[in-house]
Amino acid sequence: MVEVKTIQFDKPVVKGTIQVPGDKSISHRAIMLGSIASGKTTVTGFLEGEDCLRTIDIFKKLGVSIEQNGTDVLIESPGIQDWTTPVGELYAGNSGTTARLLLGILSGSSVNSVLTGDDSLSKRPMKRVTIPLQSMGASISGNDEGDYLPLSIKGESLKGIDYQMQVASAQVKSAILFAGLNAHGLTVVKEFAISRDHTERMFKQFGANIQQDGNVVSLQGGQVLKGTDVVVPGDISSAAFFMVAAAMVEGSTVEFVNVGLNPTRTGIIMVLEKMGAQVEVLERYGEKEEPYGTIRVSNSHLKGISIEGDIIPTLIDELPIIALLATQAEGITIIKDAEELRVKETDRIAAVTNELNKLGAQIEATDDGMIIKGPTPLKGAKLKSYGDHRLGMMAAIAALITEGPVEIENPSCIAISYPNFFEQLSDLIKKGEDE
Ligand SMILES: O=C(O)C1=C[C@@H](OP(=O)(O)O)[C@@H](O)[C@H](O)C1
Ligand SMILES: C=C(OP(=O)(O)O)C(=O)O
Repeated sequence: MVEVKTIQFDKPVVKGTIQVPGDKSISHRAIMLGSIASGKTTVTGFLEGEDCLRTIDIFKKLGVSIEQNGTDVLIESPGIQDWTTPVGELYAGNSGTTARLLLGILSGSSVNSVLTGDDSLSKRPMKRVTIPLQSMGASISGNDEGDYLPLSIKGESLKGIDYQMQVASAQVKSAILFAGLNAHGLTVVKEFAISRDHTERMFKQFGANIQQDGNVVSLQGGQVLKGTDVVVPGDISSAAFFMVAAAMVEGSTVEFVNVGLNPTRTGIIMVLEKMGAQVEVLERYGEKEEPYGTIRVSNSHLKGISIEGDIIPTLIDELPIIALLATQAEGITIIKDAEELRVKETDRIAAVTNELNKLGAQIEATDDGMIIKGPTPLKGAKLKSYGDHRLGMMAAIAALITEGPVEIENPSCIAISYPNFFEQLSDLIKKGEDE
């Protein structure tokens, strides 16, 4: 039976201060690097989302001791050279980041393993990482020339690579950098548009020598990492749902504390400002490692804009919720150069267009994005999540402005990245009612 959650509000306003859960990309990398390094690593602010829990399970199977207690994690590892061959398959669940980064890590390890995933992940392309990894000497095999999970990986001695990226993807860049860490010689990755740089920043935190020069990242192989203490800021991609709620619902203001402000992730702030929402960055810390701070977003008149080019990788996961925002902006919003949306947990161009149009939105899907006409009043309807957490949250936030209830099919997928989403939504609405 399909699980359905019905959401209905009566003229809601969102108000208050929230701390969103830890950043998903940074949480994955903290577990990965803490497991590659030898010695003790602590992680605070870890995201207890299903994707990151899958990453922990995998490293436990490789012989790393990981104790997770809520958002605190203690890792004690013998180091990548002394991992043990896992019993059974390594299951990455729904998580593209887990699968792709692990392909890079496992290729240069000394263990043999089989990586699997759920139905959605088993349809997502892996060749983008297996091709560069194979040219570094990786031994990866599977169906369709290794394009899809399950994939078998035989740990090998790798050699460095000079690689020009074909897609703007931090997962591809990171997989190559992880492999490069355990390879002989120099690895160079050249991007055409800069994608999130959490891997590069965290390599430095673990004592690696890695150079970033504009779009070019390089590192010498054979570096040995040492355990350290990692603090994970709040996930701006999770905050984005309530930023959009605050920007779009009349009378609303929300303050986000301890939220990540890494410039490779803050495209959403630029978009909100350009559309006319009020956005203030109140505090900023941690420039050396991962920048974070406090932001306040308030509602005001919104206008349509064009979103394309180099900004796309800095807001790629926010495009579903930005599409909802655009339905409330005056004029046309054009999203281009975002063909990567077609290979996420679901085809997010098709899914966003289908679902928001059921509410009365006027969105036309294009090959690489969407054209959204606004403002359109939205009505209630039954929406599919497609098992995609970002689609599920988009549907819930839409319910703040629909005339009539929104029913969400399979809402539990939201726990993939934002386990306490509905609690935080209720808190903000309650604060709005109280004021
Ligand atoms: O490296 C990462 O942590 C991520 C990179 C992005 O994917 P791509 O690298 O496929 O663009 C993003 O969509 C994903 O949610 C997380
Ligand atoms: C695309 C996403 O994640 P992943 O690629 O790790 O599954 C996401 O979180 O929106």
